[in-house]
Amino acid sequence: MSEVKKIAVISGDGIGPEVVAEAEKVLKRTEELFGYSFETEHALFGGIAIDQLGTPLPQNTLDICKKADAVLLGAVGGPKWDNNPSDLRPETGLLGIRKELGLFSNLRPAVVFDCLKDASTLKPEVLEGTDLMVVRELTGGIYFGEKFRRQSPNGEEAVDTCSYNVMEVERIVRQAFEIAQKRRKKLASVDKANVLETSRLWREVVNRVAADYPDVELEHVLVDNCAMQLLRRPSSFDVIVTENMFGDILSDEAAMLTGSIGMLSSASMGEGSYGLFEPVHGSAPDIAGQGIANPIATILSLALMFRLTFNYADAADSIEAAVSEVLNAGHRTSDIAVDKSKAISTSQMGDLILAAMKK
Ligand SMILES: NC(=O)C1=CN([C@@H]2O[C@H](COP(=O)(O)OP(=O)(O)OC[C@H]3O[C@@H](n4cnc5c(N)ncnc54)[C@H](O)[C@@H]3O)[C@@H](O)[C@H]2O)C=CC1
Ligand SMILES: CC(C)CC(=O)C(=O)O
Ligand SMILES: [Mg+2]
Repeated sequence: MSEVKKIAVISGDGIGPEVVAEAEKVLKRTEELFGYSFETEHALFGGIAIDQLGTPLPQNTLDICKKADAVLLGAVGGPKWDNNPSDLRPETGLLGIRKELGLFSNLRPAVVFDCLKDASTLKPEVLEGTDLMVVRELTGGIYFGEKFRRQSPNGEEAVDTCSYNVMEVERIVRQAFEIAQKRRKKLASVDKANVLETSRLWREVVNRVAADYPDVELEHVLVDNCAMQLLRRPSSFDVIVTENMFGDILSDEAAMLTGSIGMLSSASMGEGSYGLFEPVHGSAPDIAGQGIANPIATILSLALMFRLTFNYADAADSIEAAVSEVLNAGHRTSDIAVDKSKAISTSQMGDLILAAMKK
């Protein structure tokens, strides 16, 4: 019997509990198939924690996450809580948990499954071979900068500040170079260095660090151009490294190359193997409670956990192969279905994936 691994499970709000339930079924199947042992502990976070405990990020939740080897998260937020400004302050909510757990690096792979090319609005020949990884800085930049309101001669004024220091840029850029070395050895660093001082510092650091990775081909791309090139030549990208807000936006854009944001997994990492694994999407209040959300992003996030935290490549391979097999067989949740009348439910998709898993 292998060592018991502890996983903190945070279902969250909206479709969070629906998609996490499917990932937990896959976790159980992994134990049966591979003999690995997991101990899960559930914790409250987000809107549900505000309702039950009066705060989005209770200390007990943080303690459970810190005691665990990894965290599996669904999604948090929704219209009921989104106007509560304290939820979006860096010390609370999603930003707070990332900072508290030291997760400065958010890896967001976007892989186009051949059989899903029909679910994208782009032409199949443009999508051909698309397999990219957005490496997004996660605990700095404008989301974490000082924010305030003040009076101006033209009425109330709102201020968000963006700052980055060399250490924050260097650690994420080094990770991105190292990831590129293990992939197709191409790195696109995305910034807005023609305008922003933080981007000028970013570019200086990237150019200096690049000398340590001569085998990686580096290009600098301005973020507005990158948004366009992602749709024009997606397959030419391998690894994209960028700051927090640009990465947030570009990875949602990359989701549409894959057909749906319901397909995009992510890993939030620090220096070691500890990580928080969650789908890129949010709580999708528009479809919550209907049992129609796509659970693949969350299930693939679990596969990322197996690969990056536990080094269980066999289990990760098995999940990824099962997802391919199920999609190749034509099964679709409604977000990726061309014929919506044939779409299957969240739990049917989960059941098909675990049935397709092989040792
Ligand atoms: N990591 C997290 O927990 C995140 C939370 N949020 C929060 O989620 C709430 C909703 O945000 P939105 O801007 O609507 O973004 P969203 O990602 O929740 O939804 C955007 C669109 O994608 C669809 N969608 C998302 N996930 C899907 C899935 N698995 N299957 C099928 N369709 C899916 C939704 O139905 C919606 O039409 C907000 O409160 C926001 O703050 C947003 C992004 C990340
Ligand atoms: C609070 C936001 C930064 C969440 C989000 O959109 C994300 O991390 O993708
Ligand atoms: Mg986002």
